[in-house]
Amino acid sequence: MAVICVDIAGRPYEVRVGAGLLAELVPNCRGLLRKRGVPIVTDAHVHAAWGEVVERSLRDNGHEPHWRILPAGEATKSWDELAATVNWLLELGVERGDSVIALGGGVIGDLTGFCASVLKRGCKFIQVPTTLLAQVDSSVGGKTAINTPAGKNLVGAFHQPSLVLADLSALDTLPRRDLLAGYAEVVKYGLIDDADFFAWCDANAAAMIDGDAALREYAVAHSVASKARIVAEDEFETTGKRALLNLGHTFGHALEAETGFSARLLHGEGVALGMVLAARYSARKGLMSQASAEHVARHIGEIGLPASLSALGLECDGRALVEHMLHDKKMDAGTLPFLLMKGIGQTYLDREVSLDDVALFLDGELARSPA
Ligand SMILES: NC(=O)c1ccc[n+]([C@@H]2O[C@H](COP(=O)([O-])OP(=O)(O)OC[C@H]3O[C@@H](n4cnc5c(N)ncnc54)[C@H](O)[C@@H]3O)[C@@H](O)[C@H]2O)c1
Ligand SMILES: O=C(O)C(=O)C[C@@H](O)[C@H](O)[C@H](O)COP(=O)(O)O
Ligand SMILES: [Zn+2]
Repeated sequence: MAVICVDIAGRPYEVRVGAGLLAELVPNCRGLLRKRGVPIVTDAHVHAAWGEVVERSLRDNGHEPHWRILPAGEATKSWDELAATVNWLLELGVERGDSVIALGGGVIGDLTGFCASVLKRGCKFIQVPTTLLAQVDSSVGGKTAINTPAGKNLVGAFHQPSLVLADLSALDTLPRRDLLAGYAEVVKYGLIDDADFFAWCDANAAAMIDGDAALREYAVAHSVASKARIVAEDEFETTGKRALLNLGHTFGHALEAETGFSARLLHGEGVALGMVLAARYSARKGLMSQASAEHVARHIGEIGLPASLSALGLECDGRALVEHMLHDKKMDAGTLPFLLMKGIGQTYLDREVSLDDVALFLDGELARSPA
């Protein structure tokens, strides 16, 4: 098992990465479950696959699980589910010192974490991520949120978990499409500031996706360590450092909005395509070589993620996508800083990007024939 410490000032917590952690949930929670009743928020798919294993660990250790089983999918990150779940926690009598367990992917983690942040002005929560995406990204760092009609993650809070338990066995039941979507956030760490890790991804991603256990453990632990390092430096995204984790997201969130936050485009798929667009836009501006940008596009496409905007079949123009971007949380006094690349592993925040130029670039990408 790998243990990574997220060193947030004064409130450090552990991320444990290994196989079999769900079956040993209670011993791994190390005293955080202080009452007999334990609230667990999950979704229907995860409950079907792992509910029994978790229930057994709780009952064998003298606990009674209180399940809240939500519909799977992005639509669950909503005002309605937030209100209903907070009311449910209040009815259960959850106190500030109690821990709520978030068992699932990023949707469950983001919603449950947000509930925990507002319940009695903040109670504890434990992230038990069951998707690759949640294990390498969303369970770590304390961003929690719901979506609103205006856009993605527009209402939320920074609220760190007390513990993260990433059971690699959970990935065995994850559909391939969701594994691939999670991989986008893995390779993101290479593109941000770690060219050696991008080279590792080039060499090993296919075998990792196909199930090689050692490669999966390395990919998850390395990604968590990268995220922990960045978050420890800039917990609240104020210095520009944490914003690097948003590589591909300004494009990606706009595409998610344009496709109605539906299963047509998963978050990780939007990020993958967003990173290709960020690379190509960087090349268009002469920041990065065309060859490096196409290397990024090839890597994303060959693994099975979307690498072409025209292939999405959108019926909008570049301007419409830019309109979505105006809701981006990085907007600052009317300008939108963009994550661009000077090369693979050399991402930086560019404050001089013209949205008119981005719209023109997107028009070109919408018309480009898929490779
Ligand atoms: N807070 C953050 O820092 C952060 C970071 C990245 C992404 N996110 C958010 O995370 C969300 C995406 O997360 P996701 O990709 O995990 O999606 P998800 O939570 O929707 O899970 C994907 C699918 O896999 C199913 N599933 C989960 N675990 C399973 C398992 N072990 N076996 C079988 N099925 C399983 C789910 O039911 C769902 O159908 C988005 O809302 C995104 O905005 C947040
Ligand atoms: O943890 C972060 O910081 C990230 O940006 C990680 C992203 O992968 C994640 O999708 C995050 O929720 C996006 O943040 P947002 O602030 O753009 O909503
Ligand atoms: Zn993301």
